[in-house]
Amino acid sequence: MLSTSKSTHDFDPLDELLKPPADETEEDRLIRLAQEAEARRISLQIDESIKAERQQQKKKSVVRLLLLGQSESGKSTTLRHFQRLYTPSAFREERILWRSVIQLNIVRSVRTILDALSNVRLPPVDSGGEDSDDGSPHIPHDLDLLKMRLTPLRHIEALLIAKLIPPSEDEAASFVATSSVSLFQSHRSRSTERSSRNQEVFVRPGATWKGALAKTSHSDARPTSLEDTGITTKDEAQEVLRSCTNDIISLWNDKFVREVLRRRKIRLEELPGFFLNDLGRVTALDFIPSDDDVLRARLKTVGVSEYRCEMEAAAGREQGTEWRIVDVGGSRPVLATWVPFFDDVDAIIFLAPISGFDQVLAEDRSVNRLEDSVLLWKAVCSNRLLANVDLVLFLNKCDILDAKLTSGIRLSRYVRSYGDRPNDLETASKYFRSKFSAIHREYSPLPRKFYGFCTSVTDTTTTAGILASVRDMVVRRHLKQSKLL
Ligand SMILES: Nc1nc2c(ncn2[C@@H]2O[C@H](COP(=O)(O)OP(=O)(O)OP(=O)(O)O)[C@@H](O)[C@H]2O)c(=O)[nH]1
Ligand SMILES: [Mg+2]
Repeated sequence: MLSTSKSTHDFDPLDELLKPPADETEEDRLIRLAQEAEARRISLQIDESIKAERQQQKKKSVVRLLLLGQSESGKSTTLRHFQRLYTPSAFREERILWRSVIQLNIVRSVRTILDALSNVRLPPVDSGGEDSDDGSPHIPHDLDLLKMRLTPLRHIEALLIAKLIPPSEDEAASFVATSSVSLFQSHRSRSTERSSRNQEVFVRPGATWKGALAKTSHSDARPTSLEDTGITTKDEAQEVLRSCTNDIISLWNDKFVREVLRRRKIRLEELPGFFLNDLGRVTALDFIPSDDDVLRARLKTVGVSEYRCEMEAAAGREQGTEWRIVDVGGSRPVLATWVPFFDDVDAIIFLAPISGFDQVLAEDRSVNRLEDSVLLWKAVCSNRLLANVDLVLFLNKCDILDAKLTSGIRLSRYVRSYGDRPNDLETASKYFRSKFSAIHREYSPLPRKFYGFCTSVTDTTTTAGILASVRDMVVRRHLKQSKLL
């Protein structure tokens, strides 16, 4: 027998409920269809807006921060601080890679001393410098011997440069070759003859050089993480440095050398990448750089690159927020290089190394460093593209400023308007803060709040607190602009 009813499988109670009434008129049918179409439209609209909101949320969790300032102002050091605080395990893993940079910094410090000793034209000093027949002083004999024993450092220097700058960095070489000081070329072609003080090893910011080093680290059977501490390395540079340690210490502590440096106004301790007071520790074969060592190491940045970090769990409540921090090499001419990065930026940290009041730029020795920072600050404050961007000012290298003032260097000799104010850190930093704040007020196209900090970004403790304030400020403002707060 044939059944006319639906099987239980086919029965859908919802269909039953939604199906049009059996006696539906044509007019009712049209109204019903119109209502159903409208309901579908609204549902689609809701889906779309949920999707858009999700995308917006994704976009909102990216914070863009730009680091600006002249060369050696501390931009890359500040970036390393961010890495240390917010991606601590990645930072720890990479510490060993900085050992080569520290080795090169030591070699460079020795070269600075040896360069200062060459062509010494000084009256005899207590430690034994004697006039030769032609009236120019002799370098004491023991120093001459020391110099000879330190010859292997030349080989180490070349080795380290080759290690830090892989051949693929030719592009960086051509960039520098066109700039006012041809650093790279001078390494390659005239490295042994020229004064080393202006010659710096540079890298593009970001991971390229670390990648290259990590590879050589493996092939050298060197440790790449802290878990491997305590091993004896096959690191040639470290071994040579170890064997030269006592000679370098003798050179650095030599009274004649100190006198030459003093007369030449070379304050080696205040130059970037100074490790001569830590030689026993940093040349140990199982040396792994500490956080402080990484922050003190000097590696010049050329070009511009974006560093991305996602807050790790240990970093606290902003876990998952992506920070994009742009580190810009600070060699002149800089402003034109910076402008493309002004778009879409949430905040700028501008570093002005106020200890540079008595120094000139390495790349243009006719320009005073402080004056250069002030001009750059004016340009950044008055830039219309940045009218709505928060500017955070770091009056950096306060520790060096303090050391200079304490040693008797008078600020008013270099900054006339400082007048007869007390020659101490507190007064000087207040003075600079008010000057930079006045420029900010006067030159900003629209009124905005001034955030100014006196910093020593190589100091982990104080900088951590300052960066936490900056981070909170940036995130708060970012969320406010995204209307999440
Ligand atoms: N004593 C001291 N040294 C600092 C301070 N800030 C940075 N330095 C050191 O100065 C050197 C230069 O700092 P970097 O962070 O490399 O400077 P930068 O602005 O990135 O320079 P470029 O890459 O040339 O643009 C490094 O050796 C730092 O360790 C500071 O506040 N005090
Ligand atoms: Mg840098």
